[in-house]
Amino acid sequence: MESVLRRGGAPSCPAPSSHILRRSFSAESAPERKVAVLGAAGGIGQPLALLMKLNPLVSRLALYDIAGTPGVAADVSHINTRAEVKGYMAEEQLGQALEGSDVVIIPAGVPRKPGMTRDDLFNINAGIVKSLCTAIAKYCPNALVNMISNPVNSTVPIAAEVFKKAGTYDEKKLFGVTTLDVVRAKTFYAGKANVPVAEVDVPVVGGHAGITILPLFSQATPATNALSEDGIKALTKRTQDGGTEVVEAKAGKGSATLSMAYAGAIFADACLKGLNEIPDIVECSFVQSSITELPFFASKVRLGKNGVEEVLGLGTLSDYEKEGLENLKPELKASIEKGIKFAKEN
Ligand SMILES: NC(=O)C1=CN([C@@H]2O[C@H](COP(=O)(O)OP(=O)(O)OC[C@H]3O[C@@H](n4cnc5c(N)ncnc54)[C@H](O)[C@@H]3O)[C@@H](O)[C@H]2O)C=CC1
Ligand SMILES: O=C([O-])CC(=O)C(=O)O
Repeated sequence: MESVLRRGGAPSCPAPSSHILRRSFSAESAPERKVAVLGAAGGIGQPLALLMKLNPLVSRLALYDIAGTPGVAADVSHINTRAEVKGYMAEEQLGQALEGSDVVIIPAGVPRKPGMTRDDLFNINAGIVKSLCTAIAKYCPNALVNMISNPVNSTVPIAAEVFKKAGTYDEKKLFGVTTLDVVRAKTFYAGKANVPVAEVDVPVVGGHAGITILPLFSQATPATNALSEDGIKALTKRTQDGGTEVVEAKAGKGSATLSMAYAGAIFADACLKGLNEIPDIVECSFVQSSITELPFFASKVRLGKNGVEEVLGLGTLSDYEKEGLENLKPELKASIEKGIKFAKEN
């Protein structure tokens, strides 16, 4: 996606007419790829199922949830695109849903209500993620896992521990989806810098909660002098609070679903392109990392046929960003350790 935006094109995903896709494969000649969505009947799951059905790189789409998937699958399956859609409901069908998957996307779990932090979701979502990852280790240990369920700063370390215990862990194949932070940073920056949003790129690093979300506006392109120091601080805060902005606007009816489905579809599309060996696919993601002293960190990642091909460094940071980086480390470290501890003890 980023490579598309750098060339000034419109987002390539999920529009089937993407010039990138046209250049590389027709829908018919693209390799067979199975994508599973776990939590497919939820607020994110349903529009994400729709967007994945529109993606010509997907040949099979498995929609799994504890309830409601027959209806979602029947509905989405009538769309006249390549992917063959099947719905799977309840735990006894989880294995079938996962078997043969190349990419597993996990938006299963409870969302926030006003006044809650993402960490307040830990008690419920940690167990859900643990049991789903146990099944992934059994039924599709080689799949790329796109973790959406919050708190991402903890659920990704939980997944890593589950896979380690099962002996299937491959750090190249586990991703925390932080694309929505990038989507927001791009939108908010374009509005303030008065540049065409389709041309904007902004890396967002760190984690996916509050101050752990660190947009690097000093590296934003196209560059602008339209932003004062205070303007950048305000943009940073809005990006960090983007999720809360939606939670409050929805007033008890959940958190971001439509923009998250869009972001999740962009990230899954990037994973599929990487698997299909399309060059120069770079997205920000929360992955195992050695670019800071923390074991997991979000930064730009180059995607390839095995998942992560390269974790890219942070580049040059402004003083404000350097300060933000130091400030986020204690919280991010604690969230990572909380996830690891949970997985080890449960
Ligand atoms: N990474 C990110 O940027 C974002 C993450 N999220 C997170 O995504 C998660 C889902 O959010 P929504 O879709 O709005 O929630 P939702 O409540 O609308 O949907 C969640 C779905 O998960 C299903 N589910 C629960 N337990 C399950 C299990 N064991 N196996 C399979 N499915 C199960 C539910 O039946 C439901 O259909 C939340 O944790 C939320 O915080 C939300 C927005 C952005
Ligand atoms: O804020 C939330 O709870 C959901 C989320 O992660 C986001 O929208 O970034």
